[in-house]
Amino acid sequence: RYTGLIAKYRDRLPVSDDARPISLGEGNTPLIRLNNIPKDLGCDVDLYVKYEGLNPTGSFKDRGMTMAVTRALEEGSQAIICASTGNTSASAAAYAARAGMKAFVLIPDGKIAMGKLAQAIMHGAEVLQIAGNFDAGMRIVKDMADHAPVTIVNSINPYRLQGQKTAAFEIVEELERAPDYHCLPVGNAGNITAHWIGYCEAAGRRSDHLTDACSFCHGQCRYASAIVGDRPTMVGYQASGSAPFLRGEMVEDPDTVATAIRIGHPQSWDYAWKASQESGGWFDECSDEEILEAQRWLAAREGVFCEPASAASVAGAMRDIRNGKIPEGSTVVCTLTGHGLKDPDIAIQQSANAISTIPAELDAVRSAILDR
Ligand SMILES: Cc1ncc(COP(=O)(O)O)c(/C=C/C(=O)C(=O)O)c1O
Repeated sequence: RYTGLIAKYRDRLPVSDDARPISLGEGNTPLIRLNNIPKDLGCDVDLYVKYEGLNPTGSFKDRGMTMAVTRALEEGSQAIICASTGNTSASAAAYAARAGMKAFVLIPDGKIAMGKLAQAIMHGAEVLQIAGNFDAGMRIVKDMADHAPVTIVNSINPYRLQGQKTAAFEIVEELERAPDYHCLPVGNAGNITAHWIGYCEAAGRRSDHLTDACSFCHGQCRYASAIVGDRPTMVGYQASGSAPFLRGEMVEDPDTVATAIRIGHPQSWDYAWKASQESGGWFDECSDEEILEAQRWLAAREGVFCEPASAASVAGAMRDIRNGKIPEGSTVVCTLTGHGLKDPDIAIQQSANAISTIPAELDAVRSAILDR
């Protein structure tokens, strides 16, 4: 029986043998091979999506939260805190509830998807809506740690990265090789960093520059004997209105419909650049329109519903496959970081004309169907 990531990868995670894992059965998410979109593109690529929306709270954050909360509990912490664009707060609230701990979450006023807010509220977190954006919240949270007995569970907490690296383990186990390209949406840049750490470990190699990421765990990271010898090219996509990696500097007023990645001051800036450089990768940007089009396409052509930020990975990959930057014959994995149900408002706004209001009569339905 699958009982979560710490149980499965205990020997490859910095967690003590007697730690009681706080788990909701996170991880072990589907790696879905796309059939129709490559045909629509007219390109011969093996294109997969890692559907992280099927984690317990509907995003990849659960991978990191099981580690961060398990460690916080083990260290005697009674409360956790995070700034969040939504998914971190949802996950922190759930895992804190599971652990019997308090969760304080700082969210940007008016810029959080309803599903995520519902989760934080229902799991009993103290929801602090700040008159500012994620970056403002992040600054406050980093100061708070010196003024209150709370553990920060944002991805500056290295145990978050250690938990999130397991997605790379699952991918190489399933493909029996590393993909040629791994594409992700990038906000705070913890996830692209974590994937690179995971791929390095799966290849039996310590990342040349990322060792300090692991030294956070006092070098306790266990390096697996090489499962695969290769590592992917890491490609990060940002929303154009919130793309510090493309601007080469922090962005003061990030804005995008993909509110999950509406982040102008990525906390893992240095690590993400190292992962990109070490892997021979790149960053690129996608417009909100490209992001929403990819979100619709994934749902309508492949049956996979992800939230807007997640679709940036496929929007960017499709463009780079079309323009040949990702060559024919490549094996490509795109991480879909969150479930589409997180942000129902944007989904419904997109497809207002998909709804016909008709009389509750057989004839009306029959003609509606025959008209199609
Ligand atoms: C759906 C979704 N897709 C991509 C990202 C970007 O990952 P990182 O580059 O590791 O930050 C996030 C991040 C969200 C938060 O940072 C938060 O919840 O506070 C996300 O929720």
